[in-house]
Amino acid sequence: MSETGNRRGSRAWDESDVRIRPNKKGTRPRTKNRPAYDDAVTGRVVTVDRGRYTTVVDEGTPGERTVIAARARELRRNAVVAGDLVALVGDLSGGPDSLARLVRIEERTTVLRRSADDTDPVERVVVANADQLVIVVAAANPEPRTGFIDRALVAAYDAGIEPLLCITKADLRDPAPLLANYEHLDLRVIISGTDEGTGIAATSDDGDSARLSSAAVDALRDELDGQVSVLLGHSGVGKSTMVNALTGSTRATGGVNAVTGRGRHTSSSALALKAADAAPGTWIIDTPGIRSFGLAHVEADRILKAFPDLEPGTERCERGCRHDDHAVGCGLDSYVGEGLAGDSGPVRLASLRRLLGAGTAEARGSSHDAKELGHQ
Ligand SMILES: Nc1nc2c(ncn2[C@@H]2O[C@H](COP(=O)(O)OP(=O)(O)OP(=O)(O)O)[C@@H](O)[C@H]2O)c(=O)[nH]1
Ligand SMILES: [Zn+2]
Repeated sequence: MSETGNRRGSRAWDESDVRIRPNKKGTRPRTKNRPAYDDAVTGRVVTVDRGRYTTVVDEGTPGERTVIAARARELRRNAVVAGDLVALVGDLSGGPDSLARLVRIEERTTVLRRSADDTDPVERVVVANADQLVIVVAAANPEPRTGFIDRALVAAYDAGIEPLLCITKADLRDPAPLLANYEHLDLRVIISGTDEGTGIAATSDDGDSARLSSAAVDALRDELDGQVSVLLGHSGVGKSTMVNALTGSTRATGGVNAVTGRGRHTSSSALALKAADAAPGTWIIDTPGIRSFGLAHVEADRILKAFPDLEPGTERCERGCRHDDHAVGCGLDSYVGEGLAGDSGPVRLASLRRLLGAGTAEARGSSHDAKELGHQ
């Protein structure tokens, strides 16, 4: 601060200007509870496997490297997930057999949660700091399910993550009827399919090849540029084919090795991949282990934010109205009925109720619905 800055009158600063904040919680000084680790560097967690955290440090510089780390004892109880930014100390060389110490998890901008299910009774954070959720569904084979899309949208809105709908296999069936369900949502959509002529040859993790429309791959690449994106979709929709087209490699043989320094990614935890020639900060996070999202505590208010044309109608509702299919006397019915939300009002309300219903299905304990969102 300059000599003239921030002075009261002509009085110079002295110790009495310094406020000491009472430390209500701890009896020991804060620095002892939480070492500052001034020499720590920041790493981005790309995957987690049996207590080892694969991170990338000095991202986007010539010194970019993979550093494997273990959690410091004081972080034992804190989950560290793909996408986390963490502070690392110790051996940061990234050399073979080197092991750094992960001493702090930086504040997360977003968290994507997975709900409890049969295989795991605890709700867990699966991905941190994602900017967008790419919901991948096939136009056909496997059949698209609006229930899956609706639930993923709820999860994205709830987490404050931008959704993006990617329809694959448009060569097999016109996706227009499916998209008609969403035309009133302010939702970005990318339509992909094969193009035998000028398509980009891409191989799935199972070794199948397809020539994906280069326009679609380019459009998706533009949307992903500079962002951390989570890809979510049922098995067989063409996720790995698309990821391999974007990353310019087959993960099973090369892509993962480049990032993790290990063999094929076998654990079920999320894995962050870099797109080839992408802007710094571009990451694609694949989520093989996510079977369902934690939608149990989704607040209706949050979903309503995506329906500004309907939201004023909720002023007619009783306090605590959930505005869903089961709500009695919901003001949205009369609001839309009187035409106040325009011609699209009824379709929009149906959309909203689908989303709200998706949010409550799990709260009602429907494990069938919970699984529908899954990978398998
Ligand atoms: N017709 C058509 N087939 C495609 C398209 N994209 C991928 N496929 C094929 O669909 C099949 C499944 O693709 P994958 O990429 O393995 O699907 P996935 O979502 O990664 O599935 P898992 O690896 O099981 O999670 C493969 O045979 C692909 O070649 C497409 O746009 N059109
Ligand atoms: Zn209502």
